[in-house]
Amino acid sequence: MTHQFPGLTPEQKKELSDIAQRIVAPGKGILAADESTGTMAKRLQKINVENTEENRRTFREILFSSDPSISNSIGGVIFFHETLYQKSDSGKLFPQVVKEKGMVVGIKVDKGTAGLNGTDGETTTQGLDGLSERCAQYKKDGCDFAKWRCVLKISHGCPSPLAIAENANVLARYASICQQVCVTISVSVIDDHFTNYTKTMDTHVFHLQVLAAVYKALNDHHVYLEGTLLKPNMVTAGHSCTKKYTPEDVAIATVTTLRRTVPAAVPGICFLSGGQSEEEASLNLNAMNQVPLHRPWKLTFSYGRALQASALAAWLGKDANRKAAQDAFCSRAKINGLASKGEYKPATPASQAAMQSLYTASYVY
Ligand SMILES: O=C(COP(=O)(O)O)[C@@H](O)[C@H](O)[C@H](O)COP(=O)(O)O
Repeated sequence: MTHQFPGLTPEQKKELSDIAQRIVAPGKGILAADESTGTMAKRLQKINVENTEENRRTFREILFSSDPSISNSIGGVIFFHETLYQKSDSGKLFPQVVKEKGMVVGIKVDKGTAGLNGTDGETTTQGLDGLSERCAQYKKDGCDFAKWRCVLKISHGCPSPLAIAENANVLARYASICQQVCVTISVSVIDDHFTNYTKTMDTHVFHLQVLAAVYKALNDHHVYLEGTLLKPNMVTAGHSCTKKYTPEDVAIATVTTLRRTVPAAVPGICFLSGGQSEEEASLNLNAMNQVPLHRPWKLTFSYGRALQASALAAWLGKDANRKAAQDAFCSRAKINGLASKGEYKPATPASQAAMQSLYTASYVY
């Protein structure tokens, strides 16, 4: 087929799909370490550590300088702009530290959400202006993949058709621009503020609508799906839902929804943890990789909170706790690596920190 406006060359396509496959190689997922300065303030406040540039650097140093075996379970790391240009204690730029361990470097490229007028607090995501130039620079600075997040709200009348159409289109514009240089990770967070959903499957209709619109838009914009990864949240019950669902329930609801919406050309689906406890996020992922349904893509993790909470709790801002923090991080990474193959068998009860819910009511993205 000849196109008036040619897309990617075969070489570009190969490079993109090779990178995507490396990130989601068997047993691997993503460390989402792209918390913005404001989000880091919330994380550090919990352990009474001041949110300074040096403290943010030190915590990232602890994660990135963990034992090299970390790359058996972490295929890629998402950076925030500031971190990309910070150095390790030994004076190496962080992207180099991560690459030397065999992990792929990624960067958050969106510029946050903005309200959609006339809606009930719904948003779109900004950052398309200058994106092509920023991506080219990030590529020069060592990044091989990029992340962009859209947030859809579940509430009475939400997500609205306008929010669904707008966010699908902006994700597709982002992916089509970014794909000229980097593998793209598209995130559609469905932010569950509505608490009256009493059954897990009640929320899955919204995931279906949003994901169907996202893949229609990605195809309309000629996005090369083999060079993309999807980062959605899992289909879970509303946070105030009193009925408790098992990991198997969550797994069936989520995998069924994804099978109906995400093309087989997409190499991997890397879930965010979205306020689940570390252990819950691991058990749910594990269950997804055990459901008796065909799964044409890898199902793995791109966790922020669910990979870092125990490490933060162990660190407490003290140098003496550095090793304990690294051990906690490596342990969660290993567990999630096993869960991405459906091989996690919890041997001992999880630690207090790992069981603690990481949910924040009305979380602002
Ligand atoms: O999607 C993500 C997963 O987070 P989570 O597992 O839900 O803690 C992360 O990449 C977040 O986007 C990250 O924590 C950045 O947060 P912001 O500062 O942009 O809100």
